Amino acid sequence: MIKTCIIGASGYAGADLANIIQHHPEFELAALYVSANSADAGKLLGDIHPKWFNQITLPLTPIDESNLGSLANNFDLIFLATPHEASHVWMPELTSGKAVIMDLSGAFRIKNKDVFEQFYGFAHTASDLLSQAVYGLADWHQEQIKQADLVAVPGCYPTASLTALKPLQQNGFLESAHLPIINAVSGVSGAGRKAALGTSFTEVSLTAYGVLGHRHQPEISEYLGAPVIFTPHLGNFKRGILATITVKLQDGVTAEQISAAYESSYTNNPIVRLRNTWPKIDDVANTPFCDLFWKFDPESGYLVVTSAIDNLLKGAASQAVQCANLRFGFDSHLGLVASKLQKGLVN
Ligand SMILES: NC(=O)C1=CN([C@@H]2O[C@H](COP(=O)(O)OP(=O)(O)OC[C@H]3O[C@@H](n4cnc5c(N)ncnc54)[C@H](OP(=O)(O)O)[C@@H]3O)[C@@H](O)[C@H]2O)C=CC1
Ligand SMILES: CC(=O)N[C@@H](CCC(=O)OP(=O)(O)O)C(=O)O
Repeated sequence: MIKTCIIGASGYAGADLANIIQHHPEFELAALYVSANSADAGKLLGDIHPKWFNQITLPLTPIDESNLGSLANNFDLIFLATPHEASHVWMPELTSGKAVIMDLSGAFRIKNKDVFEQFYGFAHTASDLLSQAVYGLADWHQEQIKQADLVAVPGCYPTASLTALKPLQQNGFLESAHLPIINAVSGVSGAGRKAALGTSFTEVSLTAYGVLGHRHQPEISEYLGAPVIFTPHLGNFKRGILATITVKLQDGVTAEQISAAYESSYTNNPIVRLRNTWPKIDDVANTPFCDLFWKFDPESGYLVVTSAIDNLLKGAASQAVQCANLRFGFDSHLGLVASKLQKGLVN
């Protein structure tokens, strides 16, 4: 078994990750960590997330920030489900031993250091690690992920957006004079577990936020290879993302070519489901899937494609497990779906 720990395990993404790892046939859930002064230190994960009461009984251990190197040598695999700043500061030590690191934060996703000051509010100080990190878009970067010792697991909106757009971009269908327009709605769990006024029950009502300035815009553009307009929205539901994306295609592209592009990208992939109706959030919530459906207007050359994911699973925890599976030589979907033919979350 591959000895695994999760740092940031009390949070939403970390807890979902613990559930997947606990049921995984090859990864052993050996320890769970929270910050040194965590209010949840010493509690059992199943006590603070009672969905897993008596199911996940490991305690949440406060991390010893002065001895991170010991984690790097004690574990084969470390998942970081921590704030960007914590991942950034801890990474040099966590990468100093044998452990392979899957970082769910945004601290190592972007290659251009300047982006961090502008979009993340801190200056990046780990240039070498930034250049070594592999972007863990699991359905597209398999070969790089298999070799990586540090994987930067993509953000939730970029996962939904890139899964929809990459087949079009790879086939040269996108018309560069018109930017892809991405409108996406996320459930409130996207903002994490910490209490905040803007995400409290009585305050949340469907609204745009981060307009023309969200940190996922440079992430999507970098890995699409083209600028985009990205507008996130906060919705009054718990989990899931629905992204509706409008693109102008090159003259002459046909509906048949579009279908062929999506099918050749995802036909043998049990995680990305090419749907025959418009996906709903409820179809993917609590699953590791990304569901896609599109419609093309040959008159105007515009395509509308919808992408639906669970922000905490395909947008965070289950994609991190896809990356870990690839890195350790397993099928990408191991421990996530029962088989290539039977599509359902193993829970
Ligand atoms: N929520 C989502 O949809 C997605 C989240 N992500 C990323 O995954 C990471 C985790 O997100 P999420 O689970 O939502 O966040 P939460 O706020 O729910 O959880 C954060 C976790 O990190 C711990 N933590 C907080 N501050 C520190 C610190 N200074 N040092 C160490 N640990 C700390 C928290 O525990 P405690 O304070 O008790 O120590 C908690 O376990 C973030 O980087 C986020 O950006 C990525 C994709 C999607
Ligand atoms: C609803 C909501 O607040 N969502 C988060 C996205 C969470 C996520 O994917 O992202 P990172 O790992 O990049 O933080 C946001 O917009 O900041």
